[in-house]
Amino acid sequence: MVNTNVRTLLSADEIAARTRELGAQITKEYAGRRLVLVCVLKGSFVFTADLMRHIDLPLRVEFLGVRSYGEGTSSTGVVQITQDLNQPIEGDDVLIVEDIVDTGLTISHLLQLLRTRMPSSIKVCSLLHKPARSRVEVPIHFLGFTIEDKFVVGYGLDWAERYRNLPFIGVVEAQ
Ligand SMILES: O=P(O)(O)OC[C@H]1O[C@H](OP(=O)(O)OP(=O)(O)O)[C@H](O)[C@@H]1O
Ligand code: HPA
Repeated sequence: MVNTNVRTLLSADEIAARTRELGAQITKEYAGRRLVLVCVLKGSFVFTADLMRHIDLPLRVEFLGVRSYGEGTSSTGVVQITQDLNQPIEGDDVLIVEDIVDTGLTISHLLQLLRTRMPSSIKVCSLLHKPARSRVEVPIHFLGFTIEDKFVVGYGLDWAERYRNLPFIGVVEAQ
């Protein structure tokens, strides 16, 4: 079988249960507001697709492409926008949806960038947080799981563009 060298850290069932809880929390908090989910490509497309189906509110979804890892397992420190939003977010209640906050450099850059566009509010929802690697303090208002200092793959997260299609989150083991 392919991908047998990936040790499971969070199973598909654990992720689904937590995503359902986060959706309920977001539904409560954003009732009556102008919610716009900003899905940070590529990694967050799987999480966003699942999360949005547990948010029982009218909402918009926008996509923002960002890249700072390239082929390796550590941040280059340079956050490159590969695809900008194609709608204004002025006056909207923006929720940035990330798969992982690792060094925090990506989310910190995005918060700075999107604040200049005058949203009514801006918050962060991340499935994973890896505090051991943090280089900048960033607020995470809705968090799925805190994880150990390991490079993880699956459920949208890649290593050199591989493993995004795994239904769980795991750690690649040396063979
Ligand atoms: O907190 P940080 O250290 O900045 O890391 C987090 C970011 O890194 C990953 O994106 P990546 O640059 O790998 O692009 P990808 O989502 O297209 O894989 C991930 O999807 C986050 O956006
Ligand atoms: O642990 C990780 N895995 C995949 N992509 C990432 N981007 C930041 N950290 C990670």
